[in-house]
Amino acid sequence: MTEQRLGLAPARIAGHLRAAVALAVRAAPGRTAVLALGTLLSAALPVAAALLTRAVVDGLARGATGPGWTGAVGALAGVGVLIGLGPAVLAYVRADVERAVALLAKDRLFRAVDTVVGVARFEDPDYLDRLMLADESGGRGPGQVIDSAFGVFAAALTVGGLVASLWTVSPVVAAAVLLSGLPVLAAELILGRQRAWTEWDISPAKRRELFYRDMLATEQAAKEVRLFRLGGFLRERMLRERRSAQAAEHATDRRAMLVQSGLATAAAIVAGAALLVVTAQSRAGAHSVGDIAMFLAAVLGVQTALAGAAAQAAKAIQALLLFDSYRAVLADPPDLPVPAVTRPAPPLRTGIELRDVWFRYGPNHPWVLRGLDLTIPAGRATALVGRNGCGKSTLVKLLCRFYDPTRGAILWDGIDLRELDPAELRARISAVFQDYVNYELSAAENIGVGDLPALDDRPRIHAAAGRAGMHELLAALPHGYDTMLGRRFNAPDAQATGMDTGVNPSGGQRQRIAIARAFLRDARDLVILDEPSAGLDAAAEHEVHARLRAERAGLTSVLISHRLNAIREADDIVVLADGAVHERGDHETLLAVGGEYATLFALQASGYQPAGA
Ligand SMILES: Nc1ncnc2c1ncn2[C@@H]1O[C@H](COP(=O)(O)OP(=O)(O)OP(=O)(O)O)[C@@H](O)[C@H]1O
Repeated sequence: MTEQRLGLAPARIAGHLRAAVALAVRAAPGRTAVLALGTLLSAALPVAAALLTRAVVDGLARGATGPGWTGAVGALAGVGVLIGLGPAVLAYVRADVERAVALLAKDRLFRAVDTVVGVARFEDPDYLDRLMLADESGGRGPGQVIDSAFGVFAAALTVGGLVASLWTVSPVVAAAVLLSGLPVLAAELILGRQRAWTEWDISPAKRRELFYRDMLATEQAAKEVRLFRLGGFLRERMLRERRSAQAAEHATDRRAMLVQSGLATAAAIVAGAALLVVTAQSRAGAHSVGDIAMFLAAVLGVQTALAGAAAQAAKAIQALLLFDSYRAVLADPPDLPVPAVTRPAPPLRTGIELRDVWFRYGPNHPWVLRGLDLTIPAGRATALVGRNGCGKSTLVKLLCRFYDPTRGAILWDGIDLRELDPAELRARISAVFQDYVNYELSAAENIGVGDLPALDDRPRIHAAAGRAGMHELLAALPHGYDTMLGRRFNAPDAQATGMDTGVNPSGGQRQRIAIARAFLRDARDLVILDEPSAGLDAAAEHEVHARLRAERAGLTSVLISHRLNAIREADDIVVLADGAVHERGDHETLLAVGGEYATLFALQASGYQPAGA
């Protein structure tokens, strides 16, 4: 990844911690409090166990049998029960908090993604990598951050308590045991950071792996993959990405294993030496048997707690660094500038003017539009014509403000699009894009998403389908308009009915459904049809075009088609070439000029003549 790696400045970590705690408190206040209290309680238990062990063993040595001693035994047994129960109960609460946090985090993440105004961000690999990490870490990150932070705090309490108990036996030994644990802590912190970096570094490989996986296992690619025998090729590419990700993970794990085993050995040597010192001292009568018993419990406890703290700290660092991508996506600056106070997008009265528009998809991309001047008059049909790649669809994307012109301006009744609220602007537009979407939803929903308030308005949906010539066909499906369009998922009642009710519409039928979706958005000011007839048969094309003409009457429309016959009745035909308007006029005028349009039209018309005519 080209972007800077995640940072570890203390202020940033503190900020992430605050954000994670706030998220958990928001998502599950009661359960977070239970988790915090439970964690603290579980931290105190090993200390209590060590102290009670000393009391019980010393009592035994003294031959005590009174209520005090019996109480200590009972308390020790109780602590034992709590130590046994604690992990399972805490794990249950923790998982519950994590689920609640993951849900809220996902909601916030995709709300943030929804605020992206244009589409360029979805073509930026760095953003997509960050989004993938954010989605992954948003699911488990905040919960882990909280959990690990609590864990570190609890382990620190345990260590503090046990070291204090050890201190009463031998201050030197207590200090030695504590010091032997500190390198483990430092090493785990570094390892945690390295793990986070590894995840960061391998995210492009993971995304590519997902792409190959999709190619191998989705219906869209299945035909070509089989015909071209691409299975082995794609599988190898997928595994190559997996191997490279695994190699990075393996290197990190190996480093962790070496560091951890070295440090664990050192800690064990220190504990052994301490044991020698204390047993030697006790032979000299310096310590009671209870001291020795507590010492053993405390040394074990300190080492376990330190190892636990170290592991938790490593997890916390890793989770915090991944949480960084989550917060980065949430804090991303706007991709396209939108003023704090936007101007209302009025109904289109005069038209849209593209004034000296220059556009390229990025600084390293070639210019697509080069000083384009064009007026799209209100209430008229304007057709865009031109060779592949001349910028027709690009112009449409600029009209919807999916991108801003690199230079120049687009004016909606004289108002720069950049001054309008993008949502309001888009509410005034209806469109069938060249790469329209096939939703894996029911037939009714496939049309209804064109105008969400009408999602359940069956009469309107039926009418829109009828205008696109699809009503009879959709009504006759196994579950009518509730039939799933697509066979990737079973219908919700598939198991009960034993019927796989999803259907796969043909290409042309899908295109008509996209047209119906656009028809549902009637009463819009601007209708854009980018290649609306590409997949239609001749009869369907004629029918849809007749309807489109009727639909377009009085509306402002922009129509793109390579079938010049389909757009010959447009009020204005604009031929684009070299990023600018090359010719403009109605069909008759352009034929009379004898330029590019006339040439293309003659070429297409000749294809319909009988041979030799
Ligand atoms: N998202 C994008 N990122 C980078 N370049 C792009 C992008 N979309 C289109 N282009 C490039 O911009 C140029 C114009 O593409 P555009 O889709 O606007 O052409 P078009 O006139 O609609 O072509 P066609 O007739 O083939 O549909 C092409 O060179 C294309 O490669």
